[in-house]
Amino acid sequence: MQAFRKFIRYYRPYRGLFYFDMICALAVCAIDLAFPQILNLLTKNLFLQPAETILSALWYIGAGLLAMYIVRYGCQYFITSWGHIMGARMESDMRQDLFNHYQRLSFTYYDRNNTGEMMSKLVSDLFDISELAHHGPENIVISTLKIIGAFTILMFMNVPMTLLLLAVTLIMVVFSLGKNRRMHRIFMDNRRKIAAVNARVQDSLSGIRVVKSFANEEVECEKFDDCNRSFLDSKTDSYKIMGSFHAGNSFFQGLLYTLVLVSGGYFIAVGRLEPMALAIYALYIGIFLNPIEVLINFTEQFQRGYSGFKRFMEVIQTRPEITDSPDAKPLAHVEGHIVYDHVSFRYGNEAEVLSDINIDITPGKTVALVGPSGGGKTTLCSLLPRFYDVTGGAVLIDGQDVRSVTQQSLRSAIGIVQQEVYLFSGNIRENIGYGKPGATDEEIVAAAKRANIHDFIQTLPEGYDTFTGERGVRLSGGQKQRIAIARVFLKDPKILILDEATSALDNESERFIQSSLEELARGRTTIVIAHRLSTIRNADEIIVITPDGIRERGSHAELLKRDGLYAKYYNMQFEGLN
Ligand SMILES: Nc1ncnc2c1ncn2[C@@H]1O[C@H](COP(=O)(O)OP(=O)(O)OP(=O)(O)O)[C@@H](O)[C@H]1O
Repeated sequence: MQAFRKFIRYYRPYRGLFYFDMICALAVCAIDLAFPQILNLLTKNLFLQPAETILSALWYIGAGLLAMYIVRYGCQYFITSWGHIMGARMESDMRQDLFNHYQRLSFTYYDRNNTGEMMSKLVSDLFDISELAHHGPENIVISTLKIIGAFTILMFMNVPMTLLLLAVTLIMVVFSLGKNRRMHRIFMDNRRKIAAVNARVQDSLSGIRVVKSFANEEVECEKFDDCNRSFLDSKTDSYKIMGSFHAGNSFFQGLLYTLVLVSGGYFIAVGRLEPMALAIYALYIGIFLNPIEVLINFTEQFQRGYSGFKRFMEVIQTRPEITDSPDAKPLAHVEGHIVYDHVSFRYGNEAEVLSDINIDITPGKTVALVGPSGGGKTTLCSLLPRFYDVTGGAVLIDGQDVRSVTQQSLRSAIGIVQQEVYLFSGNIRENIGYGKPGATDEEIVAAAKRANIHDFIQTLPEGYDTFTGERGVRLSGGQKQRIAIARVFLKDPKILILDEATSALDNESERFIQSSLEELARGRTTIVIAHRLSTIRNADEIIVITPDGIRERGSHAELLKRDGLYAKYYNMQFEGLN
């Protein structure tokens, strides 16, 4: 019921359109019901008059009917065009709400959900909802009115024949609903199977480099063949059921007309029915049966649209886990003093990843995190911009708990350079400018120069207008890194997180980028996660994190002297280089 109320809310901005659509639908319904009655009246009255009277009246009748059908044309045009436009506008509102909500949801939601599914909610589910929004009220109201109207008229014309008609119609409805339920099941199966085909294509094409490197093209083709065949089987089943549904319905309609003809013939023979009345009766049977068929088909549309809406509501009602507290204040005049105060953290109900971590970084200093894979270095960094909230203790910036300040101001104060750089579809200027909305061209070029990428951009035929992203120019890992660094230069935050920023690069690119990063880190509080220990020798403090917690901490020289885990890692890498 709550979902239904929420659904109705989307009609509100288009109330005018909705009411007018309903009026038009009512007009169409009235005109359709009126025609056989007009015919009835004419045959019973006018057409029995002398030829002259008929001929002089025909002009008026023709003009009246034409006017009626012009009105019907206008109404039908409005229903088909503006009714659909109303549905499309509601769909667009829902899509915008859903997209806005996706933007607000926290990392935990994205950890648990699949991008493909989220996309399908934005596209196919919402299309089903819009179809329901437009056709639903119209189908229910108009079809119900037509059924009641036609049935009443039929009853007035001949009660026993209409009761017989009703009995056969009920059997037909039971038959159709049964088939419809099976069709629904098979359509759901079709959807699952086509989703599997899509997933296979996406998986195989996204991983095409891996497929080719293992020469596994045949294996991929076989896997695709399996799901492609399975989809074909499912479609074959659905067409068989559709065949029996439509053929069955046509048979029942044929049966109805046969019964009406036979019983009508009987009533004519015994003098209880005029031959012309039987013809008009047959016309009303069409008007009576058509909305029944519409309603039966509508059950399928309703199920699809309503389940789509429920899925939509599930997302809309998911509250972001990370929200601003009601009295959150902006983090202003950031100095960059970072404190991890007895911090503990676990993902969901899993085992604790971090426990009782204490770190104090004075403004402008650099702390390096090192340690084995899975030790929790990335997790520790994610707690600073509140990608996740601590489960124990607190993270403080300039003495303020990060949970007590607005996320917008908090994240504006922090710049992150990650190993995996994501470039949006757009040109290089826009990708660097992402760091500071509204940045001037001069600022963008200055940032690119400081990130050592300006000269390279100048060598591209289209310079800063070169398109990047999936269908754009292919940039090397190092070039992408430098664009990411330029973004952060432009953002100019007081705090910096460098997450394994140079570990995927060769020595030459690394040295090049290292100098940009050192320049970037100047005057900013910096946390670096590094696998190449040579790059963090100058860090003010090096912290060795293992799954058991902080094992060692101190300067490079102190840790080497201690001859513990850090010294072991360092010597291993040093030997590796020689
Ligand atoms: N989103 C997540 N949901 C659940 N568990 C996670 C998630 N991210 C990381 N983990 C787990 O938390 C632990 C710490 O991971 P984290 O990525 O912080 O380690 P790391 O030291 O940065 O590792 P690496 O050096 O390999 O990047 C690991 O056991 C990992 O499996």
